[in-house]
Amino acid sequence: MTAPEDWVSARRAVHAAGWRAQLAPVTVPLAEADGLTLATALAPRSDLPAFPTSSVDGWALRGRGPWRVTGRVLAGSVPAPLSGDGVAVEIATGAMVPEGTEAILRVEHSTRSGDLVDGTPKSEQEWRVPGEEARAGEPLLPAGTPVTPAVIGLAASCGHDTLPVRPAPRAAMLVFGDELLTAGPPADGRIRDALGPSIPAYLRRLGVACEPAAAPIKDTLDAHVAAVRSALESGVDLVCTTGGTMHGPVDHLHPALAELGASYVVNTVAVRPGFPMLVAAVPHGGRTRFVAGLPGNPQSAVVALVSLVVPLLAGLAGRPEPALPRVTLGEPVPGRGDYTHLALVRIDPVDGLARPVSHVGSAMLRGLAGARGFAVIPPGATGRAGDAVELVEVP
Ligand SMILES: Nc1nc2c(c(=O)[nH]1)N[C@H]1C(S)=C(S)[C@@H](COP(=O)(O)OP(=O)(O)OC[C@H]3O[C@@H](n4cnc5c(N)ncnc54)[C@H](O)[C@@H]3O)O[C@H]1N2
Ligand code: MOO
Repeated sequence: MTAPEDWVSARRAVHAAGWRAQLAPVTVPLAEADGLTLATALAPRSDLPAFPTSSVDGWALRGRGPWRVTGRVLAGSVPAPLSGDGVAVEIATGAMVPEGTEAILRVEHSTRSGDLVDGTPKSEQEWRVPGEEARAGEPLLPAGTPVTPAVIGLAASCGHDTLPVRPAPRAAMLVFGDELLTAGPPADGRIRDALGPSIPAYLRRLGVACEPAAAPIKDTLDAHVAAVRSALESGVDLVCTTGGTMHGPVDHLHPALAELGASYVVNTVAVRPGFPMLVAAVPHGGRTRFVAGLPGNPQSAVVALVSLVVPLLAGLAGRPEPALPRVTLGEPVPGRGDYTHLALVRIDPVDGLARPVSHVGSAMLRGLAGARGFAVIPPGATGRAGDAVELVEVP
């Protein structure tokens, strides 16, 4: 058996492998870009704003008052210049400021009698100058930025109709284990498949297109090889499997990977729970695809998902390695010797501190269902109340 890899370097290794196999960019309409990743830097097509733009409803003025009203400029049109001193045009918020404007007087600060308007404009400028927010061509967001509704809005205001993005990775889910039931209560030595319905749901939250798992794959080497091969042939970038990562009598994942010509990116990680996790690269159809082997114990499978699959997906999408937020522990959390301990915690809504949850055995999902994420206790360390530690969030 191979020596388990340090958790931090395992995450770095899978991210780097994903990065080398980045998905080819595609161009999509803005409305279809949410959740994808910018493939190039986002830059405005014009200055922002593109023209001097009034910030208020009021009067554009030239010279000294009172001013004679000569017209009106609404948003969406190009106004004539203010032609002489002592003139005003009525102006709407968002309208282009006429050339020659020296001040804008807010409507609520003005008095009007007949065709004359008077008042004292504020000393600060009441319009936005071209390029105040950004210059044409100025990089605003780098390639690798996740597209959010805010990014879509910014791209639209920059004048883009489409965006070059890395597409959503596609995944297939395979569940191994003859003991698994897909309906009804556990009994007679058989248990419910908890991962076939949940792992694809996590993957979808991570922006991955993934169908729910079909029936569990039979516990034979031939069935494992055939299932992984047919998933790869369906064109997915990633095959997630659960179970069979150890070396028991019906654990066939490692021999199946050997038969498929896969090479390990990471094979077992020094983390508790979940250490038998792995990611392997499989050359298929002229490019690298990946198999993520998640352990069969359900909480361990989720640990493997957040430990390895999340950074792999970031790499495939051309995103940086995920940075982990920090939380402050409200209670001690033991370390796990030479291994990293991923300890399920909830965030106390009253004091904001991270506190361990109960029912956290690797075969259990009860603790996970009420937790925000896993507090990271590094090898050799112990978490004390008051310590700031990294948090791996549950998607
Ligand atoms: N001799 C040793 N045995 C085991 C060790 C070890 O160090 N030495 N490690 C244990 C640990 S830790 C884990 S984790 C598991 C990993 O095992 P596999 O990935 O090979 O998974 P299986 O043996 O197939 O299943 C383990 C366990 O999980 C249940 N399971 C599997 N799939 C599902 C599912 N979809 N939904 C719910 N539960 C599932 C399965 O019934 C087993 O109880 O190995 C330990 N053994
Ligand atoms: O490490 Mo196993 O993955 O504890 O359940």
